[in-house]
Amino acid sequence: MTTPPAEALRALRAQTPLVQCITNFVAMNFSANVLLAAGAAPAMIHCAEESGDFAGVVGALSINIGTLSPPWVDGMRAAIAGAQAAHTPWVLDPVGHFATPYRARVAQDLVDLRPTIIRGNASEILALAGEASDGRGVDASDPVAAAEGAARALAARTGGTVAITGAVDFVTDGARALRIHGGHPLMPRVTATGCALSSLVAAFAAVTEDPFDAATAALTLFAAAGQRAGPCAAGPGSFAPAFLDALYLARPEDLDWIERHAA
Ligand SMILES: Nc1ncnc2c1ncn2[C@@H]1O[C@H](COP(=O)(O)OP(=O)(O)O)[C@@H](O)[C@H]1O
Ligand SMILES: Cc1ncsc1CCOP(=O)(O)O
Ligand SMILES: [Mg+2]
Repeated sequence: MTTPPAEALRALRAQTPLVQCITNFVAMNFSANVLLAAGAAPAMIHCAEESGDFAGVVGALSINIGTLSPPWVDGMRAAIAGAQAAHTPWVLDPVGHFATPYRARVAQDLVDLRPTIIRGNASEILALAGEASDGRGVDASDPVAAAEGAARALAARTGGTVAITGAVDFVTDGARALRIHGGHPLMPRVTATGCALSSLVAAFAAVTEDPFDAATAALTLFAAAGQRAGPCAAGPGSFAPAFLDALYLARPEDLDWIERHAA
């Protein structure tokens, strides 16, 4: 690892990277708040008339297919072209892509554009690699361990980094792989937590050389913040603000205490 998570968080806070998020209607507000709390600058700019131009000036781009429609796909494609022309990293969150044939097709087309990083839950990563999954909607129905081979296969196919999240997260770039512990069981009980994480992965990709380090840093910060916020919350309603506070209060050295193991 060239940039440890603590150093990546220092860089994020020092540089406040501008992150373009083309995300779903559910996740927009929470994702923007997560980026602001962590120390990045979000901008939700999605229409095809401007998304490509904006992608040329941001630090990173986050693409999320949660609430798809054809005009939004046009905006995504324009933004990805703009990012690629500027050598800007981009992240794909393939939210519930297996739910319908349209969504699955769009997800596979976006994978073919070789995202710098893909971040999804275990059901999404299994299905994206063409393996059987128990997924129905946007939440995971499979354990992370069952999807590790799928993540490695996707990393080989795209040449990028792939992260699977769940009780224990997994990240690989095909050559290296890590498991990251921490977090809290209330995290999947707040909608758009994973979507917001994907945008935070993009924020870290803007300030680190290596996409594997960027994904690791974002997952580690979420693990630390979830672990801190969980005991302060009575349930999902009070967890969400406590989690934003924990992202804001996280010190770089706190990330050194999150358990990570080579896989
Ligand atoms: N049971 C759990 N225990 C601890 N952390 C979890 C658990 N489930 C999910 N998380 C964390 O919640 C965040 C969102 O992951 P996940 O729920 O898998 O995404 P999605 O919302 O896309 O399904 C990640 O940081 C992940 O580590
Ligand atoms: C509920 C829902 N429906 C379409 S997108 C979305 C949000 C999914 O968020 P996450 O993938 O972070 O759970
Ligand atoms: Mg998700």
